[in-house]
Amino acid sequence: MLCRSILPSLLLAYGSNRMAVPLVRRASAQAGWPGQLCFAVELTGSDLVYFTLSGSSQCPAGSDRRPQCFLPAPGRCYSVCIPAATQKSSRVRAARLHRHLEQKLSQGPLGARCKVLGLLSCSPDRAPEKGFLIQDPQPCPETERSLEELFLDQPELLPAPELCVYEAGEHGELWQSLWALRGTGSKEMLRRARVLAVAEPQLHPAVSHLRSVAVFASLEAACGVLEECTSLIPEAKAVLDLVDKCPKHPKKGEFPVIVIEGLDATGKTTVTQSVKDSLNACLLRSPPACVSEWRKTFDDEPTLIRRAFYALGNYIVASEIARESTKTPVIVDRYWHSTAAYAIATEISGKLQNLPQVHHEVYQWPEDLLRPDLVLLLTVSPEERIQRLQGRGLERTREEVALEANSLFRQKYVLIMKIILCLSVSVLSSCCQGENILPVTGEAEICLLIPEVAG
Ligand SMILES: Nc1ncnc2c1ncn2[C@@H]1O[C@H](COP(=O)(O)OP(=O)(O)OP(=O)(O)O)[C@@H](O)[C@H]1O
Ligand SMILES: Nc1ccn([C@H]2C[C@H](O)[C@@H](COP(=O)(O)O)O2)c(=O)n1
Repeated sequence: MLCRSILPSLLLAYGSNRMAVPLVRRASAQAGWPGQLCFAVELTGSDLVYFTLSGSSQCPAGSDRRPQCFLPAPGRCYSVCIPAATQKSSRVRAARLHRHLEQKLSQGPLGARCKVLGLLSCSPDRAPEKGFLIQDPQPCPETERSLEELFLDQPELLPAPELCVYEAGEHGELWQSLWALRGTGSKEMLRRARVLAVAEPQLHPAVSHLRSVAVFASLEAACGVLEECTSLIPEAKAVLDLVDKCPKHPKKGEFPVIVIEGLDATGKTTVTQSVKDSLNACLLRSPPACVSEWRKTFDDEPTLIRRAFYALGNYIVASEIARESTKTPVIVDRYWHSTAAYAIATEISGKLQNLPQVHHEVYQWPEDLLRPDLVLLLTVSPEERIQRLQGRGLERTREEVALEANSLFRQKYVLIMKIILCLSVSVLSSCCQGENILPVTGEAEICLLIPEVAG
């Protein structure tokens, strides 16, 4: 099968980074840290650069080159990580803090002076921590001061905000100093470590936590996230109330349920409308109309919350599908496939090979979600898609803008979609069938995918 040959085997345990580990754990972690840390920095264009830290001034051959994410002199770099949530209840706050800092770092003179790259720090004993690598090409004391003020202003950066400063040593080697910021201008250096380049690991660091932050395996998992948000986002309570009103295990009726999937502007609205008319079917969409007024709110939230919202939208649609499919055929514009594909493609940066292995649990259909009978994946060439988008001129989500700019993202979306669909189908025919439904301009492909288990 296509996807099996494309995706390499991805296995490798990650090491320990204690950069933002609470102080109580620091002493013991420090004793064992050399060679066990792993940081991944996302360069513009989606390439990832990996580095580790060493307490020793000696370093293994080949590891002393400056990782590409660090600027040559006179440039100076800084980094900060959001501490991994130690309890489930703090993951929402950690995710929102990350989003808040991301916005702050891009604003004002700091944003104008510096370039901010995404950073992920990994440890075997906790979820990866998200953070930022801040590149200051023309080092200016104001940058460090602004960063300190910004991080001190975040009560959630407990027990004390920590800032890493990267500096070149006498022989051109790179050092990281970890500073605990104490307020009123005082700070304490916790350690100084050598920065060492490491080879790209086989497993992308975000893969291990996809299930807990982006692709939820059950209704309960997605509800758990929004329950933690109710005091911060009033709309979360409204969504949960709607979910509560849905039947617990909705079953499909005797009429067929057809899902139409595809990137934006591939023709979903046009095709769903046309199929609806020809089959005299009921047309539904995910997210459903009853939550669409809150979409903007959740689209502005970090991945954890946003994906939980879309996941719950699918469960609400499932109860609508169950009801309508007892009366007529049902056509659904997007469903869980889109929720998973957008989430995985966004979280897993870099090349296609970084995607989780074909049999990874993240591609598995949630056990408690009603399955469709048939899925159509619409694809068009990137050129045709852009032409259609321009012709339409509607407002697009940030994700959709990123999609347009990033052809790798689009390829990932289609590959993930095909993996999800291939894993759950018994019959696959992929061909140009556009003329049977509509006259097609440009290149178009429709994959007909019939799930193995319907019901
Ligand atoms: N088969 C087709 N041939 C040519 N143009 C088409 C075809 N299908 C749709 N279009 C045009 O492409 C544009 C996008 O179509 P449509 O709105 O159906 O896509 P969509 O997948 O629903 O997009 P979105 O998910 O962003 O709402 C529209 O202007 C539509 O008229
Ligand atoms: N079931 C769904 C439907 C939509 N999304 C997300 C993914 C994109 O950001 C955006 C696309 O929606 P559209 O332009 O088709 O309205 O919404 C999702 O995650 N799950």
